[in-house]
Amino acid sequence: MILKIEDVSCGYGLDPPIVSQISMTIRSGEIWCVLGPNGVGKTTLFKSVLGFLKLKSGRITIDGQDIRSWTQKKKAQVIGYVPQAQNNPFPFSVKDVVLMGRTSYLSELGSPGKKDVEIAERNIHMLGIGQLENKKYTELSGGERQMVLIARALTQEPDILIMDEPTSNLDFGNQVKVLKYISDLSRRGLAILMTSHFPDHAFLCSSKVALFRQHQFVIGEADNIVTEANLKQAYGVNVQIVSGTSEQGKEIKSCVPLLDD
Ligand SMILES: Nc1ncnc2c1ncn2[C@@H]1O[C@H](COP(=O)(O)OP(=O)(O)OP(=O)(O)O)[C@@H](O)[C@H]1O
Repeated sequence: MILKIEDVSCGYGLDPPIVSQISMTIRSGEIWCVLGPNGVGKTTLFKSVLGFLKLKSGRITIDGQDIRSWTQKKKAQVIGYVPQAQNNPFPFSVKDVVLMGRTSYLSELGSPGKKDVEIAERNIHMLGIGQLENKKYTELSGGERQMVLIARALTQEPDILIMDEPTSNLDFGNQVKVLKYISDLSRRGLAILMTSHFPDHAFLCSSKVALFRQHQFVIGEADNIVTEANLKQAYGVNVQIVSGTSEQGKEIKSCVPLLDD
């Protein structure tokens, strides 16, 4: 599976584009981490890929097919989306929210069958949120909601997973767990496109990176893009990239912010 974002410009209404002429090719098994300061257009790009926003120019294809011609149902069977944790006004149970991931597989008046329930429960348990299954979504903490939304997207059994800040609201342990799931999912063949406010996440997932700077972006392997100079340009702060070797002999890298000028 190849998702191609070709020369895409996107934004809102008649206003000038927020993101201009971006091109990315995302293949099965790859993790792409989109980095950049607040308000630079990361979510806008994702909304455009998902078809929530009309492109101003360019095109988006999956295996050569322009996805503008796809129905929402077909798109939902191929692309799973984890939005930033939301408030849901309806007090659905966690199990029901996760089961909603099966909607695109049901007929118009159909209800989920045994297989749908099994898939939902498998994901609930894989993400370690079994104890929340019968709780109301509206009564969960922000981090718990985030885990439920990830389980719902996995229940779509997509080929591509688009995740908008999947680790926001999560405690340190759950952040690491989610990054590990993301790496596992990519090894199972999913293509993953995610945003993060932590450049370290790109190192941890050995990912490809699109780093947005105001009206510009740089794209490539994490090692080449997550550099002190690029981070300074994007975020206006000084950082030092430090590297070492883990106990298992793996090279590890991290961005350390420098608080002095
Ligand atoms: N519905 C909208 N109509 C008009 N402008 C919008 C709309 N939604 C967002 N914007 C503007 O688009 C720009 C990019 O917003 P976007 O949410 O894509 O940024 P982001 O990089 O995802 O930010 P963050 O890291 O803070 O989540 C911002 O200037 C924002 O004000």
